[in-house]
Amino acid sequence: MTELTYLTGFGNQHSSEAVAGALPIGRNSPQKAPNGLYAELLSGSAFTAPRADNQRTWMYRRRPSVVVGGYEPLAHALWKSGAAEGERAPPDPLRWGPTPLATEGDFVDGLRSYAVNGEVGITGMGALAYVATRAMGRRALVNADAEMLLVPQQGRLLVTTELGRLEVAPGSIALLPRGMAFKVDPLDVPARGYVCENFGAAMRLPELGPIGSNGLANPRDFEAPTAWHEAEDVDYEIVKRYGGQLWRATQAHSPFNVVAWHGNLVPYRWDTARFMTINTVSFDHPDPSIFTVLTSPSDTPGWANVDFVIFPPRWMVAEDTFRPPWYHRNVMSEFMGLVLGQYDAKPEGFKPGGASLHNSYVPHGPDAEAFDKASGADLRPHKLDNTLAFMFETRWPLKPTSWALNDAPLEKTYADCWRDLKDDFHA
Ligand SMILES: O=C(O)Cc1cc(O)ccc1O
Ligand SMILES: [Fe+2]
Repeated sequence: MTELTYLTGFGNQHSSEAVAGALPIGRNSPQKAPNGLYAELLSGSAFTAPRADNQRTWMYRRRPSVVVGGYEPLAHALWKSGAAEGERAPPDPLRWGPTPLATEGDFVDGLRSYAVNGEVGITGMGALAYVATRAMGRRALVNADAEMLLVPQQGRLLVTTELGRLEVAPGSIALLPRGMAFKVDPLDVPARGYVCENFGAAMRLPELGPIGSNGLANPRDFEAPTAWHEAEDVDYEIVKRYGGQLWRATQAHSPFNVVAWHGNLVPYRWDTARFMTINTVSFDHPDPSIFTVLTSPSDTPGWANVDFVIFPPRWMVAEDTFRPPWYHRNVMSEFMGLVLGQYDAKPEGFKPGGASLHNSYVPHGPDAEAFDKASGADLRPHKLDNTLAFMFETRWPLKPTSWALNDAPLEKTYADCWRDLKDDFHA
């Protein structure tokens, strides 16, 4: 594959053309668009949204996306969206072993929901796993309900979107705007990872407050694709997520037919190694909000619809401090995955490719082994290396799905990891 090129900067007004002159200059909708192309606008926000939140992209394409056959329902057993499609929410901490790689199929076939909340297309999120053993080929997905955040765990992905292509390796993420056609093809098989379906406000970089004007995920490290279009007329199946269910239609041309575009509603890839991590240089374990990469705010300030948080390699230097996370109960719900290595609160039991859910108000914290180790550790500076965990944290309780509770590798004895925390009180 030829080396892909990227445009940098989160939220920028980008422009790109695969054919010189295909992008109209000075107006969006000339009487005749250049090169016989059709102009099409994709709006990700209300027309009148404040400038800072306004997202839209103009595409100049060989055919507009309205040229598509009628949609018919398409069954999908394991992709669930919205609290109503959850099974039940036990008050126990939940943990799953790695999602089995055995299933054959493409990215869409291989999606399965762990836990859901909110209302499809309006608010809340879904946490999913994917396993892909083959390319989507002439099949594209349009999720009109949600923005999608992909966290590859193993296997590089080639993500083709209407605006161009992104190569995304484990350690990096992809952010795909709601309503934009894309396909995900594994470059290594089997590929496995996680997805956050975000029904709320589009993900953005968090405010930095007293951190200042630099740090955490820096805007310039987000990479958008450059215009790319498929050369020929080929049959495509359009798989559409709409109103919480899947639909399919066929068309005699590729949806990846955008020759030029400009705008700020774009897909991104971002490398977690670029995260400028903040941690204490004195004492105490800071709140995990210092590790926020992206946030989808809700209507209540500070209470995210969903935060995407990473636990990257970092130095631990706190003095007179229990360094792993504290024991806690959180009104927010914490869905976690592990891309590689070990997570300090659960060094053995939490496996790469696995997941955990510490739901709203469910007590959790380091397992007994991690507690003993950290309580007696020599507190020299120590590098937590070769590790990448992440969290989708949401203000509403998550409801595990029937797959997660009945068919996924749910650990029946997870809570036993805290059983050996003994009463060591002495007066
Ligand atoms: O529970 C977890 O493992 C996630 C987490 C990490 C941390 O450093 C502080 C709080 C928190 O919920
Ligand atoms: Fe937690």
